[in-house]
Amino acid sequence: MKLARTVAELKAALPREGVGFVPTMGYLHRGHLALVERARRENAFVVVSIFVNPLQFGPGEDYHRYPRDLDRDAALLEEAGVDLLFAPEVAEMYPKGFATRVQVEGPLTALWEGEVRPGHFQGVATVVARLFLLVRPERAYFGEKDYQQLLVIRKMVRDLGFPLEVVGVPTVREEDGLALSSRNVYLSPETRKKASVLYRALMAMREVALSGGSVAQALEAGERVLGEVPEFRPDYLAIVHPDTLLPLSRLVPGARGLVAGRFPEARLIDNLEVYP
Ligand SMILES: Nc1ncnc2c1ncn2[C@@H]1O[C@H](COP(=O)(O)OP(=O)(O)OP(=O)(O)O)[C@@H](O)[C@H]1O
Ligand SMILES: CC(C)(CO)[C@@H](O)C(=O)[O-]
Ligand code: BAL
Repeated sequence: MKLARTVAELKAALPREGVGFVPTMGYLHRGHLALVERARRENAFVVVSIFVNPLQFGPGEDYHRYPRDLDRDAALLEEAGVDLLFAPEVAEMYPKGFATRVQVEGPLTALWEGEVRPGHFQGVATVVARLFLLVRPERAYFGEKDYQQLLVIRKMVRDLGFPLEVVGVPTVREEDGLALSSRNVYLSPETRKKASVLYRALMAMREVALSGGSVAQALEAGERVLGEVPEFRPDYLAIVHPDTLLPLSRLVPGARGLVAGRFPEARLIDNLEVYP
């Protein structure tokens, strides 16, 4: 595996075609590796980026303490058969005077994560657009764990005509259902035991929906589960249309449950198809 720390090194190491790309913020886990495995199956050459993107963090958020371990990540990616790791410094991605932002407008970025983290999706769209132009992949891989992010990227790619396919990869979970996330390392052992509450709330909504219940009944069931863990302060629990993310009043195929909120040590998000 080659390591590129600069745009020039990246350009020198890229093949002309056949690139599959997995953008990440590092501190890798099995969720990231599922994206890498899928990319390896479908592409001749796999590029992974590791870049903790300051543009997508708000003022009070965890940019500075976000977990970082490039040596460990590089070893994992080497073992996973990745061809090229791009790990730039901030000044390389955003040289002095960099002033451009990419903004996907509308409910897709205004709702849910966009409401709790103003500016977040502009930061994500800006860095991903810049990475796409540098790496020029044929396919790019994103986790369904960040379902809203996946839809925002799909929309940006369609609107701007990036010549690539966006591939969504199912969420990898711990045995108790907790979605793998780099931020899980923030959790104390006590909180870790309770953190599956997001998944359990989504599953409760799914059970009600599958047995003929209404959206309101499914939401009640989810809220009841969340209520059992007072340490978890929900930002939102919703059942939404899988393409628009608008709240549903009646279930439609593919309806998606979304949940996010804070434990004392960390903010977690999750989602699940609640009505196939
Ligand atoms: N459990 C998971 N299953 C599948 N994909 C995942 C999972 N966790 C993260 N990903 C995907 O990996 C890519 C990189 O994500 P990122 O580096 O932010 O990791 P993360 O674990 O989501 O970190 P964070 O704690 O910041 O949410 C994204 O496309 C993300 O959706
Ligand atoms: C897509 C991404 C790498 C952009 O910084 C990030 O939002 C992430 O890791 O999900
Ligand atoms: N995985 C999503 C990136 C973020 O929370 O900033």
